[in-house]
Amino acid sequence: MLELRSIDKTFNIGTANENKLFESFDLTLPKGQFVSIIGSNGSGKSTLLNIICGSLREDSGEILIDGESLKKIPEHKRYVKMGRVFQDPKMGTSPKMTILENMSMAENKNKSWNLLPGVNKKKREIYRETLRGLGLGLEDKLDDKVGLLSGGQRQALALIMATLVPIDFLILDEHTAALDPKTADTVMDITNKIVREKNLTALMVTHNLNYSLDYGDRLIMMHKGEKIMDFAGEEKKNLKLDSILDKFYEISIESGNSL
Ligand SMILES: Nc1ncnc2c1ncn2[C@@H]1O[C@H](COP(=O)(O)OP(=O)(O)OP(=O)(O)O)[C@@H](O)[C@H]1O
Repeated sequence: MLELRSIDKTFNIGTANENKLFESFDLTLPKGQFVSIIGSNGSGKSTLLNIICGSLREDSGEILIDGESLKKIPEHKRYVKMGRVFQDPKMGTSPKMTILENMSMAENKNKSWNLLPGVNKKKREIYRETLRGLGLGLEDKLDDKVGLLSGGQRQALALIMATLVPIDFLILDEHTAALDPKTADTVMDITNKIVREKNLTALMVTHNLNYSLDYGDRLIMMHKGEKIMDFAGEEKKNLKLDSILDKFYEISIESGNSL
């Protein structure tokens, strides 16, 4: 279980640009829950993910995993249990290395470089099988440089790489936003399959309202650092686009964005 208790975060404290984003922000994610987060621009979605991963520090409050505080755990150590996929497909993979080398690197992310094992034939077959499951033909490109892949292929590989070691949490930061609609749908299906098969606790920030409805078991809408909608279980299942669209439209206008 992941818990955020009473998180405060203010940017640019003491300046003319002071921006109090989170005040006593609470969030509890039970194990295996797949949560979609939508919201207005600047509502704090990315900041929330950054605080959980440790790339940004909260001013006060506590983050706990299974009751243990992450206060003293730096970002790189949090990634032992967490995988993260970013909006830019280039972020999660290394373009000059082959698919095989990228996967091997991902699988050994918690080991030091001088202890890395070579990729033997058996491992190659395991990687090939894992890639076959994506249905993108990547299993025949193991020795191709990742820089040659399309954005969608690269994002699917980033997902595989983020979940190659046994993690508990998957953090998805608008990971389909840079893809064309058809490829985004494919990557979403792959995401769902991985989250469910591995029983991951997943937090997905998305600007795609349909994805927030079609996938996951909880939907949170954020505005100005607060959860203004939070539906789970049957309530979430029965949600219709119309019932979130009006609210989304209202907060988007309030934040100065058009839809
Ligand atoms: N490192 C930072 N320094 C100063 N202000 C920041 C920083 N990171 C975020 N902010 C501010 O915090 C607020 C929330 O930003 P955040 O990126 O979390 O919003 P978001 O909901 O992810 O927005 P979007 O949908 O546009 O990506 C914004 O006002 C932003 O300017």
